[in-house]
Amino acid sequence: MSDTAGQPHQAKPPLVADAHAERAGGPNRPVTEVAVGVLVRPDGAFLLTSRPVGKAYAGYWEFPGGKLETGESVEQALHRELHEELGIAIGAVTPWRVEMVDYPHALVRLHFCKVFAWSGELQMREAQSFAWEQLPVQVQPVLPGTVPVLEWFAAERGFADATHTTVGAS
Ligand SMILES: Nc1nc2c([nH]c(=O)n2[C@@H]2O[C@H](COP(=O)(O)OP(=O)(O)OP(=O)(O)O)[C@@H](O)[C@H]2O)c(=O)[nH]1
Repeated sequence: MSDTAGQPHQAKPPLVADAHAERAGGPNRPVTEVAVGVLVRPDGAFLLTSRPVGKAYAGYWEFPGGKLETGESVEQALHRELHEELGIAIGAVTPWRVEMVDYPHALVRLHFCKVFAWSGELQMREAQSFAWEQLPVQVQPVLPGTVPVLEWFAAERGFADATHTTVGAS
């Protein structure tokens, strides 16, 4: 999408949740808590899915997940969301990083968790697309809130090149 007004502001650094983060979009702006699952296969490939039609940033690639419901923990939300969206039952959840992203439509706190074990075949229950990716990722466009995760992977893996293709770049 070429609408720069729709681009989010990303808090920098540190990209962690703290009391100051609530002020990024105004003193009373509510924070939406989001659980995000980074499924990693034994060969190191990670799962990206495209945002379904009808949601903000439809067609952008992200890690699967969604908003916490009232009373849910991040882990509970992740189990529910990945079952709802992908039809899988996930095993242990390993918390990784927390990041605030200030979108025009929402101020979100993303709880990224790695998941190494799951059961069931992947089913795209929201008619999304999916791709198992290595760096650099081949799909585009990548959701702004997803880009830092690719950089964390790059740091972990000693990958020094561009992690993804920027929309509009040749
Ligand atoms: N699932 C997911 N959401 C992300 C990522 N990065 C990121 O900024 N977000 C943002 O986090 C929020 C998650 O909302 P969502 O629409 O996926 O959640 P949901 O499935 O509960 O949505 P719904 O209530 O419309 O059904 C969106 O504002 C989305 O832009 C990511 O990697 N995965």
